[in-house]
Amino acid sequence: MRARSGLDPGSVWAQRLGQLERRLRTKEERIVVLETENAALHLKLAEYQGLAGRSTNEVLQLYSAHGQQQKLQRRSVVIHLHGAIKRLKQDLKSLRSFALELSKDFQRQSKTYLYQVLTAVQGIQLQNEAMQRRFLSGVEKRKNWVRRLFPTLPVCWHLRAVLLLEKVFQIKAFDLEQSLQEVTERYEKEKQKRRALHNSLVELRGNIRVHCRIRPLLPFDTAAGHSVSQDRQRNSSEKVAYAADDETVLVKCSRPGHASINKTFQFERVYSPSESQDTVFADVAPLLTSLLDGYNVCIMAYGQTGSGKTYTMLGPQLEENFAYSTEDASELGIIPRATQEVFRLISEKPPGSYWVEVSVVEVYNNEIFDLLAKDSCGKVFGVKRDVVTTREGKSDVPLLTYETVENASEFLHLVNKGLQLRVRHPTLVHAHSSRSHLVVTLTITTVVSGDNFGTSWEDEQTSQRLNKEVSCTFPQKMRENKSTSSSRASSPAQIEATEKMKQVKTRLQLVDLAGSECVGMSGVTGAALRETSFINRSLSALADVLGAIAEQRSHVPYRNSKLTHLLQDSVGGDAKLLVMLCISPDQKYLTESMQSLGFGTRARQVQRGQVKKKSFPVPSKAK
Ligand SMILES: Nc1ncnc2c1ncn2[C@@H]1O[C@H](COP(=O)(O)OP(=O)(O)OP(=O)(O)O)[C@@H](O)[C@H]1O
Repeated sequence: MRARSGLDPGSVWAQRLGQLERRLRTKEERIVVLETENAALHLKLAEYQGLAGRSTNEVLQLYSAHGQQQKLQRRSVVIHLHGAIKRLKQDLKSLRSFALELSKDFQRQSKTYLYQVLTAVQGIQLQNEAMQRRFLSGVEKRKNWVRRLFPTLPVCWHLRAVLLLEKVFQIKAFDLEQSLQEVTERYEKEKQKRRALHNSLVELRGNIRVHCRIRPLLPFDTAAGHSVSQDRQRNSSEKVAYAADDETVLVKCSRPGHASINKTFQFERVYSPSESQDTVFADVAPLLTSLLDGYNVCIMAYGQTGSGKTYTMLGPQLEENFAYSTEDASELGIIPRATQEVFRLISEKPPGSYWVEVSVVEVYNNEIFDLLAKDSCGKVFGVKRDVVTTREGKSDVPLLTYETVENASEFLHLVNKGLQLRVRHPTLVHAHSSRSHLVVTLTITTVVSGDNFGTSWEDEQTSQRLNKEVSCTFPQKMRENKSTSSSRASSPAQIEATEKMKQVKTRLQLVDLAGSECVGMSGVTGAALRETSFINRSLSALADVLGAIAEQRSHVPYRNSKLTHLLQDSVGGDAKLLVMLCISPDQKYLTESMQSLGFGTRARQVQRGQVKKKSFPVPSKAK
């Protein structure tokens, strides 16, 4: 090999080895450099990891600080809200006590005023009497005096001088009479102011208004056979209940062998026997304005059998068919008058925006009967229905007949037809005693288009525009379709209408309760006795419901009777409720009258909270 290349193989290998050693050294150096770089990178990595760790901690700290801050903020908001609620409650409490104080103050003041006025009136009357006495004796004295002073004066001049003095006294008497009139006027004004304040207090508290009507003594009070109870039997009637003034009933309670005690009961209004149906209705009419303003209203007559409930609610009955007489308009009761008034008020509104439906129901022996339901021939006959509670917690009578009426006479015609089916039965107390509770309901639907809901509807121009819209879009068939039922909400006409319009329904319930009665007095037996027991039970269920509301119990036993279940919404605070207590003035019915007066007094104490107004749709202005 050396011979061919001329090189020593040992030196070639040495060279090769040297080369490899150099390359190895270079590599080793490179490794050292890379290791150094690696170490430096490791250091940097550790540094960044440290930094990242610190940042995470910081972030966590920040998170927890933020959470705490949020918690603190929430807590402070909650504390703030709690404080605000507490303050509001306190404000409400003080407002209530202020209102109570105000009413007490007002009652005190009115009592003082009343006392002052009465003393003034009495004083003036006494003065008048004394003056008259003095005047008469004075005339004589003056005549003598004139005679003595002017003995020479002719006798005809004596009289002239006396007449002159008389004139002076007449002027004085006239002055006194005028001041009496002024005082009386002031008293009347104060009374009106007090009544207005009392009414607003009643509104605020949601109190039940109670009016009491004392009927006159009637021939049947003394008629033989009308009093059967041995100890109560009297040949002549004796009046024991009086209207002391227009807010006070005075009852003379006497028992044989005991001194008589006078008891007084205060109500929002007390009617004496001489007060007419006109006067009674005049006090009820403002509630009907509320009805069209969006409040539900319920007027209910309560009292002993024969005390004048049906007379007050409907008017005098016709003997032959139990309908009520419409011949003498001045004798009409609250139900026909209220309907006339509702239609009068509606006639002042834009035409077509309201419509009225009627239902007539009687609660007899704890069963509900639809008095407007018709058979296949179109004849009305009472069909049994049931009362249920809807998902919203309201009471409803499924399949109940509602008839659309367009004027008061249509309504009267319908109600009279229904009334002929009402159960009556002669008792010893009352020859045409109603044996069922009658509930006449007027549902008023207000139709307005637009999306905005407000609380009033007064803008005349928009009302007129609305009127056009309503008459264009409100299907005629809806009004032509006279007979409907509570399931009518799904009728195609209604669906079509509700898409374009809003409807608000308000309800006027007019209730003629069956009379509470003492079995001994009414002398009922058999089926009539069963009726009496149902009547008395349902009336005591009504008293229980009022008691539960008054005591603000969590459970109100509406379902204990069909009557209370049916009237649940009105009695429970959904409506302005007026109880018209009817009482007989006769001694014979003293126990029953006292029971009714007690019921009225308890009803007055019920505070149901302010009655809510249904919000009326207000048309949107810009379209
Ligand atoms: N204020 C009044 N003026 C004149 N008559 C009256 C008055 N109140 C009632 N009456 C008469 O008294 C009688 C009994 O009245 P009404 O039928 O209204 O009693 P009621 O309370 O409805 O009795 P019931 O509960 O038994 O049906 C009737 O003949 C009625 O005309």
